[in-house]
Amino acid sequence: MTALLEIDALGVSFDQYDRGLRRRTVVALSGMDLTAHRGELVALVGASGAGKTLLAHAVLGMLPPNATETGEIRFDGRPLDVPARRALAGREVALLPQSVTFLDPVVPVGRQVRRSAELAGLPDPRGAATAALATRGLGPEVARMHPHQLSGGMVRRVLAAMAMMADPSLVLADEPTPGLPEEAVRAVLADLRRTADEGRAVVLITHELSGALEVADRLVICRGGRTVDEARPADFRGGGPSHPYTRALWRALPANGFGLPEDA
Ligand SMILES: Nc1ncnc2c1ncn2[C@@H]1O[C@H](COP(=O)(O)OP(=O)(O)OP(=O)(O)O)[C@@H](O)[C@H]1O
Ligand code: NI
Repeated sequence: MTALLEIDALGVSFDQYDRGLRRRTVVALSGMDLTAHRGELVALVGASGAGKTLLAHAVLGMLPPNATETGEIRFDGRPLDVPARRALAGREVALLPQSVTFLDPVVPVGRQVRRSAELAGLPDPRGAATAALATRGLGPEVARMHPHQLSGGMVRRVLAAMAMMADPSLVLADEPTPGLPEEAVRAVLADLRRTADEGRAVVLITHELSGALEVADRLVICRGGRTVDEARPADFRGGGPSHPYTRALWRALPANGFGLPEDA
């Protein structure tokens, strides 16, 4: 079956001008490969700066104007140019953003969720917003709150309500768990697993290998702007993964009793 999302040798570089107004090119991505099928949860794992967010932004057609892209992104077998990606974004393709700054600090939560429902073209945005919050255990009192009044876990649930509003078939979740208490981390990961089990393709962007190993069907490991390995959770049992970088990430897990790779 054709993968819903196919990213083939994605490269991204940025044109920058230094003080002498000399142009230089900074290569950020140089060979990212990733596929995700319907019903599948794929974890994109890599350290900070590896290029995970850029990959998500490329899929949504959100790269800044000074970015140059190479490679190909296909959706349901069809190559997507930037306008086609923007047409899918917020509808067929949803981003669960990395940052809470995605929410407007001065607008009540309910109104922001309603706005997503309007953008998704739903006939009753107000009702849809209330229902989306309610299914995530957030009542009308939360709708009246401002973002700073929410806990980290509640913010994630509000962002999820907004991202899922249009019933997307592909969900890109960018670092949805850092800073959350253990229980909230579990809830977010379980929610993403359920999202995939309902028939959507989910890409979980994370630098936390342990969480990825619990819920992912497949892991794509990236480093320095390129994909270096692909593995399944089963590959991490027994002697562990064979690729040296994946192995270093795995050995750094507290459960394995080893230090961070830098300490070695
Ligand atoms: N607009 C930009 N101009 C120049 N370089 C950029 C730009 N945006 C990102 N980069 C660079 O691209 C690289 C990848 O960034 P990206 O945000 O995708 O990393 P990441 O894997 O998401 O990291 P993190 O885990 O910290 O979120 C970084 O080295 C970053 O500095
Ligand atoms: Ni990021």
